[in-house]
Amino acid sequence: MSVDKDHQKTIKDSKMVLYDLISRNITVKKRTFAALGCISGLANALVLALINNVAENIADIHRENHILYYLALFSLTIAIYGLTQHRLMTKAAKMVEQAIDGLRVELFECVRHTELATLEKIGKEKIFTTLSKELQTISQSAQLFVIIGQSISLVFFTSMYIAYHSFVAFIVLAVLIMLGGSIHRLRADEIQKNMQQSFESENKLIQRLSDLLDGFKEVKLSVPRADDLEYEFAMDSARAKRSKTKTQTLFASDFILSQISFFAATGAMVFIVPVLSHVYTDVVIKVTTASLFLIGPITSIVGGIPIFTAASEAGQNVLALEKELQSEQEKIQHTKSAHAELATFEQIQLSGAYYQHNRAPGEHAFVVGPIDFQLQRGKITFITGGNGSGKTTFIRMLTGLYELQAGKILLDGQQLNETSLQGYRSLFTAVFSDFHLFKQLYGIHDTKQQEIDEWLAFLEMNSKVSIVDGQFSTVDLSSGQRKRLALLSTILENRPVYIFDEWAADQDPIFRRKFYEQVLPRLKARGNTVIAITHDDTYFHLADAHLKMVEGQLTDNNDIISNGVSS
Ligand SMILES: Nc1ncnc2c1ncn2[C@@H]1O[C@H](COP(=O)(O)OP(=O)(O)OP(=O)(O)O)[C@@H](O)[C@H]1O
Repeated sequence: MSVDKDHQKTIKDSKMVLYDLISRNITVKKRTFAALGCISGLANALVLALINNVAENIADIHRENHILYYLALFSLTIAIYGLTQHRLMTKAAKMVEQAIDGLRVELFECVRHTELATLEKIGKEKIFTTLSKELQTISQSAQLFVIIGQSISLVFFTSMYIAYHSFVAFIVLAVLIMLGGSIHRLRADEIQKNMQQSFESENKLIQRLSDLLDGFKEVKLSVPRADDLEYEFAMDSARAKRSKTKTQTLFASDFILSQISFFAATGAMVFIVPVLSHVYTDVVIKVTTASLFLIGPITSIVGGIPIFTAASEAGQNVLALEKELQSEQEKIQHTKSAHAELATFEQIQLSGAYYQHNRAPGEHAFVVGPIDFQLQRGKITFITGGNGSGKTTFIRMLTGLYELQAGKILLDGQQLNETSLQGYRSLFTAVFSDFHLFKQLYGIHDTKQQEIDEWLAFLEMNSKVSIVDGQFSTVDLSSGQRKRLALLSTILENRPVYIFDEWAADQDPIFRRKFYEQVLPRLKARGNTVIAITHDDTYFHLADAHLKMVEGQLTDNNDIISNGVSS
């Protein structure tokens, strides 16, 4: 296929994207839409024909007392137009919103089922922009589809009316319309490129905004940081402005060119058509009026192109994100079909487990493994190690959050596969060092109020928080208190294995002691298994096993402890 054909295909594909997205979850009743569009366009063209006819024969109509008959016909035509147009618009809005509802949930589901590594690669901002702004852009274009469709139908019927009166006038009009259309097509590529650039700039803007909002305190404290951040934001904003202005300028010149072609077409009716063919004055008046009547629909079509193009671009971005997320599609099917939770296990074994992080070009890739490791039910394991030694990566490998690139996980001797992975993950509950505290206790049902109250009191949070209708009454608390609530959520989940990533780091000494000396033993007594990443050497003696991570390699640290040397 030639480059030019490829290019034409890309443009066509980008226009079809919206239709594909909309028709994916719902049946688009093409015939109903086409029929309603035709009736509405025809009724609109009939208004023109009636006016022309009455104006031409006004004296005869008055003499024969037919004015009321024409008035009734005129009113009927307008009523038909109004009703069909209203039906078309409400149907289109309903259809597009229904399609977006489906897409929104589908994308949410894709994100939910995607792997952590894929999510880290795509980035939060892109997902956020696509799920909010891009879907909204498509939604806003709903009425436009109808207006453009109906305008095309009106242009068609009016052209037929012109062709009926003068074929030459029709040909002149068709040539000028096609000329205007091809000018727009020539610029489609440039417009598309600029729109993609503004999408990327807007993603960056969201990233800077998150930096400002998430790091508000740090920004407030440092003027140079705030200045730099503002400078970068202004740069990205200027880039977005440039690509948006370029796009708008292209659209504006398209619009002006279309108006000029339109005026040229109307002028051609009086200057060129009479030269090319023998037409009577009344025909010239009719075709000129008809071509003037086209200004409305042609303006709607040309004016609607920017919104339609933006919606098509948004559709492309939705599809692109979906494709990135759906590289995991097969796994989604597996996870959907096998989400049964596992209630217990005897032994988890990692054999030759290996994971290498993605690396930026020219940078050294961090590797964890190969690791051989055994986790026995009901034991408390501590893991220590320096910053960046690979502890978190190892935990993600162990919990199935990172897919092993080599080696295997054996659950009670059975090797994990994609079908058993989700069940395996459900063995774990965790408070990560970058934990998120959910205000609503998603997925935690059937817990007795007495048990909740007892744990709240045990965690010394009963005077601050209560749980009402499955939600914490407040999460506006200190960071140590928020961590206690995250701990409470995991306790209420009651999963076989507990992961704590430096949980006690921001607790006061008294509660830190309570965590190691009471919480962990209580979990152990309940039959739970605990893995804690910790640097609290005072409590190392409480662990059944103590491992140390060094440069991505896991070693047994029990010998070091027994020799009285802490890590
Ligand atoms: N998302 C990521 N993408 C690429 N590389 C990463 C990513 N996360 C971590 N790494 C690399 O893996 C190394 C180990 O990170 P990891 O978070 O596992 O260490 P850690 O022992 O938990 O550190 P800390 O005690 O500081 O939390 C890091 O030095 C970094 O180079």
